[in-house]
Amino acid sequence: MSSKISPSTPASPPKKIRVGVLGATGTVGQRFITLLSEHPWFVIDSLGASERSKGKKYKEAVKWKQTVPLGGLGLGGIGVLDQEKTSSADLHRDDGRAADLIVKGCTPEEFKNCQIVFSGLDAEVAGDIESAFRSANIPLFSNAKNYRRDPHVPLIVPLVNPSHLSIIHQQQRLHSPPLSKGFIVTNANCSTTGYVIPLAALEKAFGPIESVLVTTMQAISGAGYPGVPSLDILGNVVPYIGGEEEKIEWETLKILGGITDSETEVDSDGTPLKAFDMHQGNGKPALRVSASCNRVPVIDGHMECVSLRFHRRPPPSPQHVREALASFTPEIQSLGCPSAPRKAIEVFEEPDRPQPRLDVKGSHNGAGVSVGRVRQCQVLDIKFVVLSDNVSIGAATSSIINAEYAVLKGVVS
Ligand SMILES: NC(=O)C1=CN([C@@H]2O[C@H](COP(=O)(O)OP(=O)(O)OC[C@H]3O[C@@H](n4cnc5c(N)ncnc54)[C@H](OP(=O)(O)O)[C@@H]3O)[C@@H](O)[C@H]2O)C=CC1
Ligand SMILES: N[C@@H](CC(=O)OP(=O)(O)O)C(=O)O
Repeated sequence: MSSKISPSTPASPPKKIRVGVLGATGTVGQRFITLLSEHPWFVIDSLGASERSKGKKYKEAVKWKQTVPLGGLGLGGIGVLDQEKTSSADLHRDDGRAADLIVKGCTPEEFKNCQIVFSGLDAEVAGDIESAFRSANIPLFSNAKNYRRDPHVPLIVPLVNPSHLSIIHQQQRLHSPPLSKGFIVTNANCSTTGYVIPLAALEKAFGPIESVLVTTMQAISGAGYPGVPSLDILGNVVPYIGGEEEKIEWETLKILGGITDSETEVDSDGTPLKAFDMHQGNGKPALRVSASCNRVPVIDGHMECVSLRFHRRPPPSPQHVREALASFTPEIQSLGCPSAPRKAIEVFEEPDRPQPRLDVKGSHNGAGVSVGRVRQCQVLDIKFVVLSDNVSIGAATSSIINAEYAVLKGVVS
């Protein structure tokens, strides 16, 4: 894989960086606020949402559903930038917090002080808004599905494929007019994110995986707020989430694949453009994925039952798989991204763990995943269950780590 972003680039401590959040009042937006309020580098400058919220104080616009009280945010960390002060010299520990910021609309002009913008926008509106931010040369890290399939936009699960960030140089060059700073980076679907982390660990240890069957049990918070009607989900399981199975099946290939020279697209000077190989490069077997998605009456935490077959024969034993999962160390940890989990994959030995209510935060504060029940599969090779916090590593935490990685790689300044 070619990359202008060297994996060996040393981390250097960044200065404070002004950030904005689009969709700040939503489920993902609220998690952004919670995490950013304690962030060592990022300082919240601007919050945006719909016309319903615009012009109100954040605390009046939002239906706050986080377990940390809104009024208590930022007290342990750097806090929020005072809206009246705009020069970088004024960045300081907060004396007015996110709760009191006035919610803005979602135009680049209203976020012009931000060096990075995070998006937790509804996919119905994310497309045009996010591309306007890119065109205005504002780096944008999105949770929405709109640009995940774009051939020049990286789809990054930070514990798996942060090096895909290298494609943004091409994204900037091909934009009309070419961009000096703006780009879009997307995260994956929350169910994709949860289960590709153990898949990546296993491919790293044992080589390519050939086929995967995944059955999800997805939390209600995955559908945003107010989400699934209580009469549909209480005491029930809904065996359908529109578009979800297709997203998991397709996104997995882009994330676990590499970047190669395109066979069809060339630059203006005739050199091949870079393209995602969809897990088919370098003699890898094509990976086949079949997903079945269910909504279950759980508030937070997507559980996924995974069965897989390795390319190599004989396959690794369940004990070797457990060891490979437990020792998986993603690049974001060694690079020093502050929001990287201390442990990427927590492996449970107890036969009835992990469970959403007990383990959704794990020992990794929702920034890693928990795996249990690793055992032999009589049809494929190995099966296990994985639990991930769909709003943290499945959404806001992934975006934040992606941005930290971009800062450490010198792509955002
Ligand atoms: N929830 C999850 O676990 C995950 C969600 N995602 C994706 O993240 C994104 C956000 O999801 P989630 O937080 O759950 O959704 P919510 O429905 O909870 O929040 C949506 C946000 O978008 C804002 N919004 C809606 N319409 C407009 C508009 N016309 N202009 C500007 N802002 C608007 C809302 O503002 P207002 O309050 O003013 O209406 C709100 O802040 C979606 O794209 C979703 O698919 C991805 C992974 C996981
Ligand atoms: N559809 C997911 C959450 C989500 O919004 O996914 P996406 O960003 O891929 O549309 C869920 O319901 O749990």
